[in-house]
Parts: sequence; structure tokens; C-alpha cells
Amino acid sequence: LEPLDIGAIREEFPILEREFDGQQVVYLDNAATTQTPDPVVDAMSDYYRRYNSNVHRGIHHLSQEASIAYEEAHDRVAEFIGAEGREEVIFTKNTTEAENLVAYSWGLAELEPGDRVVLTEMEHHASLVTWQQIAHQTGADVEYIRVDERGRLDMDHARELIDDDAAVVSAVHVSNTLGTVNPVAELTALADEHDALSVIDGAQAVPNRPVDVGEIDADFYAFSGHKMAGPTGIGVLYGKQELLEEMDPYLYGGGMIRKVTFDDSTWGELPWKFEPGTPPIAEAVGLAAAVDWLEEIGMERIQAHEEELARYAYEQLDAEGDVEIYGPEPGPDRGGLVSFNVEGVHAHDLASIMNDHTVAVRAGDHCTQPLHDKLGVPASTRASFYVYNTREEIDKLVAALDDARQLFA
Ligand SMILES: Cc1ncc(COP(=O)(O)O)c(CN[C@@H]2CONC2=O)c1O
Repeated sequence: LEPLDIGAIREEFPILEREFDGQQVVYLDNAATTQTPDPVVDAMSDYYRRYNSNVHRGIHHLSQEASIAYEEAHDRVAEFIGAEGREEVIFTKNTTEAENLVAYSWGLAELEPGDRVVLTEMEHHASLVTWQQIAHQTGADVEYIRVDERGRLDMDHARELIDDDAAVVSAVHVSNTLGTVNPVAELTALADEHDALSVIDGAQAVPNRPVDVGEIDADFYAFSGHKMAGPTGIGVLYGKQELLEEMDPYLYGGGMIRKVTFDDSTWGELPWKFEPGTPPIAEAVGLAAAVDWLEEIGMERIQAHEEELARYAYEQLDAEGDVEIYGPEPGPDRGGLVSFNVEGVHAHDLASIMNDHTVAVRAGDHCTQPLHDKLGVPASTRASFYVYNTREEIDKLVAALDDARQLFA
């Protein structure tokens, strides 16, 4: 694979030129949100400047243009992830709302006492808390597939839990804390064998690697625009059409109905049935532009670049001798991030020192508190990479560790 032209890529991100206290920002917090390239910003500005209008096919030129752009953004995303068509692509606010849509529209209607909701110990709160609460409301049980000491899923335990009592299997594709790349196709096949619904959280996968929902064969797959060089305020729930047709919406309003009377209402066609009210129109334009921008580079090249940076960061941090790194060895089982702790230094103190060096990392529980309890640490520091990051930026992160040791260790 041809290596990325980082220089040319970085020119599309003016934010990366910013300086604080005379030091150029080193942005290593991409698992939280990625930066937005000029073509995406320009596409959204162009929408607001030239064809802003409400959608749902108003009878005037501007609404027609906006409606077509909004509808076609669904087609673009469908093509990007290998969905059958726009009917299988629902725009939400973010991954969290996508997970909630499945839990409320399908879970509340289908789960019964004695059903098992199978999660993993590394789930993000977006799926963990959501399914946990829906299970409480329906009397279903929740079980968690164990994570082993190397941060990988215990697949023997998965096979034990995903039996005929399993009603849902909800798992993260790439862990935002460990970096672990989970065998999602295997998990969805197990779920399918036992007629359990499969829901995959792809927030850290779609932005960083090729994803084909047909190959994974999950019933639902969720991700966010802001983690893939797109805008905040838009996420995607992919769902198999036959399932979405059967499900009732859980958010009601205009745009999602077919017929409304004082007595009752009927629902519109897919995907609009699950998109009530005025949708994120500019964000959909931005998301489609982000998909174009990513595909221009190539998802395989992005994956290779991030794996190379994760390997480099892992090796540099491991060589320090007092750094505990969580998750698998570098390689195909690890995505483009490294979470770690420095002996004797609290993660929040470390991030603060990093910030003195204008290195932006994330410190905390990364919305995976149960996982941190299992790791036996209150927090971790996470460096996460994207298309515009370089080895030199990782060197700056490592160089700042000494300051932290002198101050806190
Ligand atoms: C694996 C995973 N699932 C779900 C979410 C929720 O996405 P939205 O916030 O777009 O709904 C995130 C966000 N990642 C968090 C956000 O900040 N830092 C993180 O690691 C995530 O990493």
C-alpha cells in the first residue's frame, strides 16, 4: 500500500497549525473526535450559503435541492458500508442514539423475563448502559463476555453465553479503550445460530478501516460522523431492512408518518420512519463529503497508517519500563489507539502535563467504567491516531513523560 502523503493531508486541517504557548498542537485524541478537513467544512458552508432549506420535498427549488442532498447522503453512506440501500441507513444524532433506537424500538417490544442480553466487558456506556437499563425494564438478564488479560474477548465464554436463551448480542467492533479489534463476524454468526439479534458498535471501526456490513452480517451496526472526519450531530444506524420494516418507531413527529388522524397514525417508509422532525441536513451533507474524502485516501491505507502508529506508540511506551499498556500486542488485533498508565502518575495529572506540552490526549474512563474497574485502575491515558498524525507527534508525547515523572512519580 502506498503510504499516506501526511503533508498534503495536514494542509486540509488548519486547526493542526494552531499553537498554544508557542508550541504547535499535537492532536492525539481522535477516538474522542476527529478533526474536520476543509472539503467537509466547505460542503456544509456551501449548503448553508446556497441551498439551505427544510427537507421532505417542499414545493420549491431550494427544498428540492436540500431534500435530494439529504436523501442522497443516505445512499452515499449505504454504499460506503455495503448496505443494500438508503432504506437500511437511518441518520441519528450519534452512535449513542443509534444504540438507543435499537434498544427502545426492538428491545422494549421483544425482550422478556428470562431472555439474555449478551454484552462484553469492554462495551462503551452507549451500549452497556442502554441495554442494561432496557434489560431492567423488561426483566431480561445481562451477561458480559469476559475480556482476558491481553484485552481480547474470551470466545469460549462467548460461545457459552450465546445459546438459545440469548436474545441480543451487542458488542463493540473496536474498543475505544483497549484498541482491541473484536471478531464481530464470528459473534454475529453465533447470535444468528441462536436466533439472537446482533448489534455492533462501529464507532471506532468505520472511521478507521474498511467495514462491510454484508460481510459482518450484523442485524444492526452503529457509528458517528464526528469520528470519521465528519461533523458532530449526525450518526448512523445501519439495520437489516426486514427488521426495520417490522419495528415501530420510538420517536414520533412530522416526517415519519404516512397518515395521522385524531385516533391514530400510520408510519412512513424507510428510512424516514425513524427520522422524526427536521433532521441534521447540513451534517448529512458534511457526512457525505467526509465519506468522499476518506474514500479518496482509501480505508485500507488509513487502517495501515493507524496500525503503524499504534505499533510505534506501543513500542516507544513499552520501552520506558514504567508504563502499563492495556490491550493486545500491536498488529491486526489492535486499532489505532493506545491506553496506558505511568507508574505513580494519575492519568489526569499525566494529561495535564501533556497539555503543558500541547499534546492532546484523553484521560479518564473513556465511558468504559466497568472495564476500568476490572483493570483495577480509576482511569487511563489514551493516545488515539488518525490520518494526519505522525511518528514525530508520538515522540513528543513520550518526551513529555519525564516531566510527569519528575513532578508526580
Ligand atoms: C466505541 C464507542 N462507542 C460509542 C461511542 C459514542 O459515540 P457518540 O459520542 O458519537 O455517541 C464512542 C465515543 N467515544 C468516546 C467519546 O469521547 N471519547 C471516547 O472514547 C465510542 O468510542
